[in-house]
Amino acid sequence: MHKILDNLIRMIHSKEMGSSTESHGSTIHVPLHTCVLKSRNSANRLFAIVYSFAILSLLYHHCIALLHSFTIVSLLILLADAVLAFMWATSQAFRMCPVERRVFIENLEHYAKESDYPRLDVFICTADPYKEPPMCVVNTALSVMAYDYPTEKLSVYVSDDGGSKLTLFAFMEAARFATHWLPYCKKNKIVERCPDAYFKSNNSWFPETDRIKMMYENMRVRVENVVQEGTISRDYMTNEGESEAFSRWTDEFTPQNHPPVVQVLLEHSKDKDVTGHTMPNLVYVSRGKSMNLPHNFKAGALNVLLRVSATMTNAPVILTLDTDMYSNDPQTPVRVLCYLLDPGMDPKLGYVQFPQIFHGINENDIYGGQLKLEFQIDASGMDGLVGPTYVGTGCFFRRGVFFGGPSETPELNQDHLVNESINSKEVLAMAHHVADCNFEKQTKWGTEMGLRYGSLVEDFYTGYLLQCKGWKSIFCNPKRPAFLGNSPINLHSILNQIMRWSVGLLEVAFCRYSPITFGVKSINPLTGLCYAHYAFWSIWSIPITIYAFVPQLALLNCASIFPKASEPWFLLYIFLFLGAYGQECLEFMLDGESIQRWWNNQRMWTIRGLSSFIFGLAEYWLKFIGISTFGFNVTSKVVDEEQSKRYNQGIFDFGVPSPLFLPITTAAVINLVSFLWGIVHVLKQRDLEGLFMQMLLASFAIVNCWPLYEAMVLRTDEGKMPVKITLISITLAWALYLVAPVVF
Ligand SMILES: O=c1ccn([C@@H]2O[C@H](COP(=O)(O)OP(=O)(O)O[C@H]3O[C@H](CO)[C@@H](O)[C@H](O)[C@H]3O)[C@@H](O)[C@H]2O)c(=O)[nH]1
Ligand SMILES: [Mn+2]
Repeated sequence: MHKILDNLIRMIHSKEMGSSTESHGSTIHVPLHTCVLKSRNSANRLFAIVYSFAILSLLYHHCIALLHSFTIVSLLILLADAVLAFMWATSQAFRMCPVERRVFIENLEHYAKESDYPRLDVFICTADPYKEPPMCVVNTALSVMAYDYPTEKLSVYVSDDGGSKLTLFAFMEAARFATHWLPYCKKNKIVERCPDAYFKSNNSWFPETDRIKMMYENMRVRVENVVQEGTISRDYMTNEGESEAFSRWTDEFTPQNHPPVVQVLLEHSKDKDVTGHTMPNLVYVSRGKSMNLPHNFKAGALNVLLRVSATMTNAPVILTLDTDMYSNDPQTPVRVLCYLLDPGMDPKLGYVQFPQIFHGINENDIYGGQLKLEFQIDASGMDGLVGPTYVGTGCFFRRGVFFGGPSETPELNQDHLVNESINSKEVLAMAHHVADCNFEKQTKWGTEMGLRYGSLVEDFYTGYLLQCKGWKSIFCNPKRPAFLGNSPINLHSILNQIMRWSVGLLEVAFCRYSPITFGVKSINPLTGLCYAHYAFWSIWSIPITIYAFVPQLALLNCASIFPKASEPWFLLYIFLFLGAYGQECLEFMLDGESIQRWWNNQRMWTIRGLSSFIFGLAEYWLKFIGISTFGFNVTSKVVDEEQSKRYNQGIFDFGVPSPLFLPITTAAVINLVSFLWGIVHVLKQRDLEGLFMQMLLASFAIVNCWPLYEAMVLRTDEGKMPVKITLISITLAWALYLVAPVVF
């Protein structure tokens, strides 16, 4: 087994990529980067062998039992365990050869001079000035404009899907503030270049700090006032050019229906900062939209930026960012160059992905918002194969990956050189043309070019299809996070977000290129399994739901459905349970997380299984048969003071009467009642053996549900469980109790 795997992995690496560069170039002996296998590989593989035997024997046991006496319950348990086995098997692909990389920025000078650095186009998406406050995206833009990178090679493009002049106004203000902020950061070698984060942390103070802070505050107040008023009064406009720009927002202009707006706010060849140095380009883009044409959400927005930037700067390297993902390290692009400029690098390297890391996560991460397993542990597992998938933000691409063959529009060709000013009439006309909503009609955009359409998780889908085409990627996870973003701080937002992901992932699971059929062949079997694991992410809900209800309802009916505590099969169950939980716990601890964080993460896994995943599955099928038109519901980045207070105290926030909460609360009720009933039964009958496992399961669920009981009965604050939900769930639990005897 060990050998087969090694061979497989060697095959995957037939073209050695990303190892140390020492062997390349005869004179240079300093590495740009190294890549080593994590030491846990062998243990993982050994454990996988033992565990798979255990799973096989359990499935065998189930089949025998089923042949013996066919009941709905044994069928359900078999189904649950089969799904668990599938998810376990696919998850092993991440554990076969996780790697760790290091980058040596200090060695880059041996390979390239600053003048050799490639140009870099940064894309930032925003979609709604009320859910994503303009100051948030302004901060993100300022943090990347201040990168330690030659300014004449840097351009920042902002996509405003909200089509809002408020956002444009915020960026006009930002362009002015940037002429002070950039020299300030560079002169004082500031590391924290997102102004908001900088002023919030107690950083070192310089003579001009107070003045800069004052300017920042002035800008913030102006922008927030304008957003609150919803319009820009004349007093806020500083020159004719600005009022002319706003004049494009005519009465017919709505966020869903309007012509494209491309506005150059800073141009490096003209604009200087206050110390006389050049500024990077800053361009505002609001793509044209029409009610009658699909806009394909974020994928559509990024494709417009790909084209607009092609007509203006056409940089060979592209960084995509979300509104809230600000740069936390000015050296990041140079770090990426250590891979891109390595002469020995595989020419098929398509992108370098940084993990999504979030600021403001509470101490014990009650909502598992860090997504440690998904964004970090599993990503380093894929990195050992052909590389991680794209996660939508914090990713540096080679422009070439998005432009399949040569384009019919000459301005969109990769080697098209832009010599004219980006503010010239011709360039602007072309930029507006490619940002129009009709441009993509009858083109290969979204199918063979650009970000791919057809899934609500355009990032996962695009990364997957790029890898199917043979592109490889690298996972770069430096000690100091390269980017930091917002994570929702109430349960409802988190569950909604994960539900949207579930729908999008199912769209990948059942598309023509399903990872389970196409991916395993065209990339490699292990990577195919990794993609399948996430594509089918929401089927976790099947075993979780079955295990949350069936054994407990059986308990209430005195039906024993698991082996007795004295039977050997019982030990098998215990081994399977402890093995899976133990391995994940160990992984968390080895990655420097606390045991509480792991605990909360596993709780969120059940909560997701009983809410987002169930509803995601349902939503996907409704969408599939054409009943629902579930779209990209943007996650709000507005922070409510009270909510934030509760979050920091580690208190769960339910608040809204959402159906998403119903399965969880119903399960909480059923588990509590069945456990209490079980205790009574055991005391009366003195027979624990047969029901022991069911009691164990119920008690485990109760411990997990503790915050729910508090929210349902003990709390009085705004974040408690709405009474309506509690009442409905009690009724549902009662109904389940009444119908259960039919089955047992
Ligand atoms: O029609 C749309 C919808 C969204 N966005 C932007 O997409 C980004 C992500 O939206 P958000 O609401 O924050 O969604 P999340 O679920 O937090 O995003 C995760 O999941 C998305 C879908 O997989 C990825 O695109 C993101 O990069 C990833 O962070 C934001 O910058 C939005 O402004 C648009 O530009 N246009
Ligand atoms: Mn987000």
